[in-house]
Amino acid sequence: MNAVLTEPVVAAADVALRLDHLVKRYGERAALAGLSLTLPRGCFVALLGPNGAGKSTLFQVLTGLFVADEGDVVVAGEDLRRRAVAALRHIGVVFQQMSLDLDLSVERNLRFHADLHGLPRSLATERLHAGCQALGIEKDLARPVRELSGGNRRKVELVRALLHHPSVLLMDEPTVGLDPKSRRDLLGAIRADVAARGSTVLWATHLVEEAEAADRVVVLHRGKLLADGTPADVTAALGGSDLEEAFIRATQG
Ligand SMILES: Nc1ncnc2c1ncn2[C@@H]1O[C@H](COP(=O)(O)OP(=O)(O)OP(=O)(O)O)[C@@H](O)[C@H]1O
Repeated sequence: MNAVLTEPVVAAADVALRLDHLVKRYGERAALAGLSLTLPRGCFVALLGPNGAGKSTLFQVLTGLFVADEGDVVVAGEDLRRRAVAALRHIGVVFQQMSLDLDLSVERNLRFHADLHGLPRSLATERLHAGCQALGIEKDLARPVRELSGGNRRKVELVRALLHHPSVLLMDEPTVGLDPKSRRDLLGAIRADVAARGSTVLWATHLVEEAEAADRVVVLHRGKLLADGTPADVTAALGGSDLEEAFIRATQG
């Protein structure tokens, strides 16, 4: 089946992320099998895929942890293969596994990241306070991360991912284990960033209800693009009464 819809033409300056025939193999197995995708600026995109579809592998390539075997990635005009440092500056990420230092305070965790990105101290102070305030965790700035709930740790990770104002924000199943209020807070903060800065969010999930809230849904299956469009477009292209049925039919059949 090939339900990929015709992609709209996007002017180069308006492209946040472009993947061109990306291949990543583990031995004989291709976790990414020739993936091409263009995402414009200011877009909330759900990357929907079943277990093993290649979502985490894609994020590992996009964050420079792995180098793709074939193909190209361009982030905000910078080629990841040829200008890795410049390209990675435009990426923010919240990984599936928590990656904060539990023994350091929230503020120290955030400042460490700001220093890595060379943010002036006053600008870092301004952004980390504004970010924590927007997510209701400013009162926790001096506490060790270990004392925070899972939901608040996630919020700290989001503030950290946005500190350097990335063009592309990668979220790898960020709501796993969160209660509905924390999930809503996280989604609200990300939506606000897309609206305020024109960032582009690639939100990996296998929860169809999260994908339904996105501007655009990209369905990944066995390392390939299966469908791409609005939730309604993807449902129609894959065939089914709703997105969940269409997704299950296309990927588990
Ligand atoms: N380090 C590795 N060595 C060998 N195979 C791997 C490795 N990491 C992933 N794979 C394989 O690559 C494919 C894609 O895996 P990946 O973790 O990227 O999928 P995913 O969509 O993130 O899955 P999930 O939703 O379960 O997290 C799977 O077949 C997986 O078994």
